[in-house]
Amino acid sequence: MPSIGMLRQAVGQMVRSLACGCWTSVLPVRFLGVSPRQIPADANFHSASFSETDHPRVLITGGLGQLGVGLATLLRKRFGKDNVILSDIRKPPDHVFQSGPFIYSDILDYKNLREIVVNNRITWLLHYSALLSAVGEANVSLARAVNITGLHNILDVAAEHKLRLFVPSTIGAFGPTSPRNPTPDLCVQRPRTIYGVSKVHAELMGEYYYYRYGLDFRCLRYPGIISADSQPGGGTTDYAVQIFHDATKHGRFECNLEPGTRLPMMYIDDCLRATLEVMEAPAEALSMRTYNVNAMSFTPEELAQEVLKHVPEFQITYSVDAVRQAIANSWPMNFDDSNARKDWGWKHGFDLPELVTTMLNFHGSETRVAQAN
Ligand SMILES: NC(=O)C1=CN([C@@H]2O[C@H](COP(=O)(O)OP(=O)(O)OC[C@H]3O[C@@H](n4cnc5c(N)ncnc54)[C@H](O)[C@@H]3O)[C@@H](O)[C@H]2O)C=CC1
Ligand SMILES: CC(=O)[C@H](N)C(=O)O
Repeated sequence: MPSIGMLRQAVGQMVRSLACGCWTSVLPVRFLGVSPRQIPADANFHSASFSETDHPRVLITGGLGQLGVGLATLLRKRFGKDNVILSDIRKPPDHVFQSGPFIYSDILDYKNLREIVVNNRITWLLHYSALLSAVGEANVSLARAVNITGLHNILDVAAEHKLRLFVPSTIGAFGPTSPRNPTPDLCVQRPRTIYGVSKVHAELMGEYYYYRYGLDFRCLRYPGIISADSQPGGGTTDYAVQIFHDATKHGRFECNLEPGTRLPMMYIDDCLRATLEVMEAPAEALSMRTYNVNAMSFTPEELAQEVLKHVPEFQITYSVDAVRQAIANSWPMNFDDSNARKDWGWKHGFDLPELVTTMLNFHGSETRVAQAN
C-alpha cells in the first residue's frame, strides 16, 4: 500500500508535470497502473490467469460489418482459427458461423464484455463496432451511445485486463478547418458529424489511457474502404463499393456524390494488412499511437473512367445526396501517411487500376456464376 505521503508526492509531481506537458516521464509506473473503473470487491477476473501462448487470443467487436469478417479470416490464418473470436449483436450468416468462433457481444453491456474477455483469455481486442458517418447523422443518439459510451466500456475492459487494443479511426475525424490536401497526422480536428466527433474522442481517450494507465492502444485512421464480398454499413464513401456491383450487373450506376468529389480510398486487403502490421509492430517503433494510412485518392468521375476501360457500355449519372455531399466536402482529399511509412514500414499494394481490375473480376465472376445457375 502506498503511504499518504507517497501519494501526495506523486499527485504533486503529476500536477507539476501536467503543467509542463511531460508527466509520463516523472510519474511512478505503479500509479499509472491504477484501474480506471471501480472493481467490485468480489471481482475474480484474475482467477482466469494463464501463461501467454505464442499467439494472441483475439476478440473482434462489431465483426459482422464490412470489415470484420475479412479481418477474422486474416487473423485466423496467422494465429489459428480458434484464437480469433468474432462478435456482434447481429445473427451471423451460416458461412460465417461455420468458419470459426462467434459470440454475441453488445459493447454497451460492460459486464458481458468482461465475461467474454475473462472466459476466453483474450489478449488482443480489435474494436470495430460503430455507426458510420451517414447512418450516424440519421441517428445521433444511437451513434453517441455506440461510438462513445461503447468505447468507454472497451477502454476500461482493455485497461483492466491489460489487452492490446486496436480502435480504427477515419478520414472523418477531420473537418472543414483541417488542411485537406494533404491532411497530416497532427493538425486541427473539428469534424461536424457525430461520427467524426466520436472518432476524435476515441483517438484522444485511447492516447490518454496509454499515458495514464499504460494501455497498449493502437489506432489507424482508415480512408474509405472498398471491399468486394462485404457490404458497406452506411458511410459517405459507400458509392465506391456499390459502383462495381452496379457496373457488372446493370452497366450503369447512379452516384450520390458530385463527380469531382475527391476522397482518400483503400482496398480492403491493404486495410486489414495495415491493421495486422501495426498490431504486430514493436512498441519502440511507434512514435505515435494514431496514424494516418492511405493508398489512393480519386473522384467518382475518375473511378468511372477507370471502370469504362473494362466495361465499355458503362454509364454513370449523378443524384447528389445533400447530407453525404456536405460530409465529403469537409473531409481530406489526400491523406499524408508518411509517419506510418517511416515508423513501421507501411506500404500499400493496390492503386486505382489494380483496385478496379480486382473488384470487376470478383463481381464479374459472381455474375457469371449467377447466370450459369
Ligand atoms: N468501412 C470503412 O470504409 C471504414 C471503417 N472505419 C471503421 O472501421 C470499423 C469497422 O467498420 P465497418 O465494418 O465498415 O462498419 P459497419 O457499419 O459495416 O459494421 C459495424 C458493426 O458494428 C455492429 N454494432 C452496432 N452496434 C453494436 C453494439 N452495441 N455492440 C456490438 N456491435 C455493434 C453492427 O452490428 C455492425 O455489424 C468502424 O469502427 C469504422 O468506423 C473507418 C474508416 C473507414
Ligand atoms: C470513411 C469512413 O469512415 C466510412 N466509410 C464513412 O464513409 O463513414
